[in-house]
Amino acid sequence: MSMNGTSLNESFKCEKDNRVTAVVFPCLYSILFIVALVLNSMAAWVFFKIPNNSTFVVYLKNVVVADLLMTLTIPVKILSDAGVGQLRTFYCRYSAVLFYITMYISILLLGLISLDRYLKIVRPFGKCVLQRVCVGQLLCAAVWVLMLCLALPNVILSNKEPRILGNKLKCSSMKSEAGLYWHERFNYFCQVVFFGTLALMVVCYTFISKKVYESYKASKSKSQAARRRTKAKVFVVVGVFVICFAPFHMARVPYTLTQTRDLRIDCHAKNALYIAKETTLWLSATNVCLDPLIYVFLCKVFRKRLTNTICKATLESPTATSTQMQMLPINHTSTLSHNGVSQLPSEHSE
Ligand SMILES: Nc1ncnc2c1ncn2[C@@H]1O[C@H](COP(=O)(O)OP(=O)(O)O)[C@@H](O)[C@H]1O
Repeated sequence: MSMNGTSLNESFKCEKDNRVTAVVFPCLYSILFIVALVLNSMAAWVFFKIPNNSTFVVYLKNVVVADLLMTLTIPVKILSDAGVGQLRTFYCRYSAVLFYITMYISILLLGLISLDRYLKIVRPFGKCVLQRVCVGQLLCAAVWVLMLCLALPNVILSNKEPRILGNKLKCSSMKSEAGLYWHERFNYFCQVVFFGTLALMVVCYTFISKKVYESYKASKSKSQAARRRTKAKVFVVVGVFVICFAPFHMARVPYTLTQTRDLRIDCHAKNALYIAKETTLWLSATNVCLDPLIYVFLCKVFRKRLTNTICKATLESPTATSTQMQMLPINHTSTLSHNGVSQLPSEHSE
């Protein structure tokens, strides 16, 4: 049952418990913001120097852009959670929507990355249409346009006079009946996006790890360490995905129902769901710091560029002593020989 006037009032009597969210989350998000800004600015700087010569690079560049945008929404969340000024209205209407959009764009791109890695192993010479750079760019554009268009009603339909309850505004209180309807349905759609992408990843990485295992058996490699390292790399994407996003998607549906329906549950339970949603949302946001791990672990071009940039910066530094300069080529060679190991198809680096 959707909310009518009486049940809305009943629901609004239950004030949000902000003791945790107003103190703990601004601190947690502040740490996240600083780390994410540093890592993603560095990633963007390195990626700008890499040409779009594969779909993998195109997808990773789009992940960096989505992560940087999400990072920029974090200060608004921090200030809004801490109860600063009128920011809560701006947060509910624009900033939170952008935060969620970029999160689901990252999710879809991580799915496309898995599919791309799978195709790289099945068709190493890029004969499939999905492996063309222009198709990758089109797919990315489609992901951005789809998410932006579908989330637009969340902005437009948050058009009611905001009602402050206790010391915090509930974003759902700004929504009209149609706004609540769209908010709930769009959240179901996002659940499908998440679980669909997870299923795609499990299929792709099961196949990839099978291939990796077979290729090691065929080459009769004795190196247990290399095998373990490769397996670990293969599962970085799935690991990051599940740890960051799964808890939020468990908590989101019950919480959304407390926003849009007149559930007969007590205020204490509603507050518990709110805390669960906020905690797991923070965990999802940590993805902006973990994505750079994917670039370093899986993208050979990125790793090379990063090493070159660091080496160049060290060489150009006025404090670099002649001893350091003599040592650099040796370190650099060792990095390159490490990358040489990455030539194995099993490590599916590009
Ligand atoms: N998956 C989503 N995609 C886009 N916008 C969303 C999504 N989920 C929620 N929103 C929007 O973000 C804003 C904040 O939502 P929510 O986090 O549920 O509110 P609250 O902070 O009061 O718990 C709302 O305008 C809502 O419609």
